[in-house]
Amino acid sequence: MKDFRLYAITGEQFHPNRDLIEVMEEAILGGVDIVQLRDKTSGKQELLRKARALRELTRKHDVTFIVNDHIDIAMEVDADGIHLGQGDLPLPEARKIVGGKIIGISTHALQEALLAESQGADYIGVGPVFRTATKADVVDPVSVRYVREVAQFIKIPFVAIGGIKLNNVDEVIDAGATRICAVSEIVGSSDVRGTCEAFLGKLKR
Ligand SMILES: Cc1ncc(COP(=O)(O)OP(=O)(O)O)c(N)n1
Ligand SMILES: Cc1nc(C(=O)O)sc1CCOP(=O)(O)O
Ligand SMILES: [Mg+2]
Repeated sequence: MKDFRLYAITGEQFHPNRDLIEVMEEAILGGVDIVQLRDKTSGKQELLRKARALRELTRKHDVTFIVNDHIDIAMEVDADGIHLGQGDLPLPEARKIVGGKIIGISTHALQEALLAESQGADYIGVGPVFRTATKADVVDPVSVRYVREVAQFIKIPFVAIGGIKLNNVDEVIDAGATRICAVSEIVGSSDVRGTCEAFLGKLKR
């Protein structure tokens, strides 16, 4: 997969008065390399509509597009990949369906990270680093200690996620993260583009 530094996930509850595509385009203009469609409430038809619109947007800007959870939607819109959690379809089975598309796997402990790496994940999510209200069924924060462990033992790309804000990202970078993912801090910002640029400024230092 193309390398990346800043990964933005959709979260429409954080911008109730703004259009999804407009917000994600601002994030892309701010330098986001990957956009993930994550939507826990829409039905399949609505999801498909959003996925098609985001696929068109990400193609226009040559940005990677990942669909969370729904392999069928990812295949239908020709997304670049899929993100799967520990409770989703196991990676080997997902690989049979998606072929060479990107597979990202959520991990919350080194054992999960090592397994995902050995099974051929293209990247892993590492979190939740801090407490977050964005994900209802999230596990307890893993802290920057887990980021440090992954930086030491895992060779595939990893992205830190969970409660990451402009005012705590330095801690995550100091622990060894070179790729950051955020939902609320990016899409809930009154200056989406500026927030992305500020994250990237910190990642480049
Ligand atoms: C980049 C990234 N990392 C982790 C997650 C969380 O995925 P999952 O554990 O499947 O939980 P849900 O997002 O489905 O609630 C993610 N989506 N993206
Ligand atoms: C979707 C998701 N997955 C997590 C994990 O740890 O796997 S934390 C999370 C929510 C991240 O949202 P915010 O940036 O608003 O805290
Ligand atoms: Mg999931």
